[in-house]
Amino acid sequence: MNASEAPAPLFHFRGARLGHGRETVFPALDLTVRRGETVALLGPSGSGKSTLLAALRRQRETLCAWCPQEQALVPMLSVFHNIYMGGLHRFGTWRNLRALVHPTAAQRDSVAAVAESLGLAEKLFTSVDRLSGGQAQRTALGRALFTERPVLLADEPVSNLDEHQGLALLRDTLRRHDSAVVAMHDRALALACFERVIGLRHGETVLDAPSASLTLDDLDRLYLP
Ligand SMILES: Nc1ncnc2c1ncn2[C@@H]1O[C@H](COP(=O)(O)OP(=O)(O)OP(=O)(O)O)[C@@H](O)[C@H]1O
Repeated sequence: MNASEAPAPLFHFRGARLGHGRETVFPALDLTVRRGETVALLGPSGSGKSTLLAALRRQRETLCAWCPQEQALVPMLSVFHNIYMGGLHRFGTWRNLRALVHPTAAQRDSVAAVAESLGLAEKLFTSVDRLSGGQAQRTALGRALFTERPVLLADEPVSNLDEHQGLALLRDTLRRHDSAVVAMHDRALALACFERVIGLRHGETVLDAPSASLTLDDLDRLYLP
């Protein structure tokens, strides 16, 4: 494929400074992610993964299903309500209020289908403060899925799940989006599920390669002191 045939950039930074207020995390970031790509973001704690994800979201907010690390679920509300909240933008205020207080069968079914795909069918009307860490994490993933947006941006979305469940849910979630950038620490999962791996260290991109060309040892080197 020559440059003129490549899909248009979905995200693009050229010499961008990214940070928090006056604190700079990336002094001069160069990065392009194209539509259709699935990208794993790896790097030691504090290397800038969450900072970069937030900046990607700001570039294309209306296209992005967002699954942040801190989850921000409403603990006193049920799995149903928390997942439904991912879709608030799709409907009008009145319909949303009714759905949250007294959902129709169709509204219940559409959320139940997402919950079921995440193994949460039994917990649909359990409040989030009564879930395990992994169940809460799956609820946050459900809320992102219910946005029905094509680009997944997720920050360690399966870190509380066991290896097998994490792999299955991540694969299923990626299948439901046409592009994705996902921050994670699990190197094997990154190689198994994503086409491209970007490695960060101290606010710099120190690795950017197709996952098929990488080994676990290559990724381990990102974490050396
Ligand atoms: N809200 C904030 N205000 C100020 N500085 C912040 C804020 N959030 C993160 N930082 C700083 O930005 C830098 C990068 O943090 P970031 O959360 O992006 O790293 P990370 O790679 O996602 O880490 P982790 O793997 O621990 O989640 C760190 O030095 C951190 O202290």
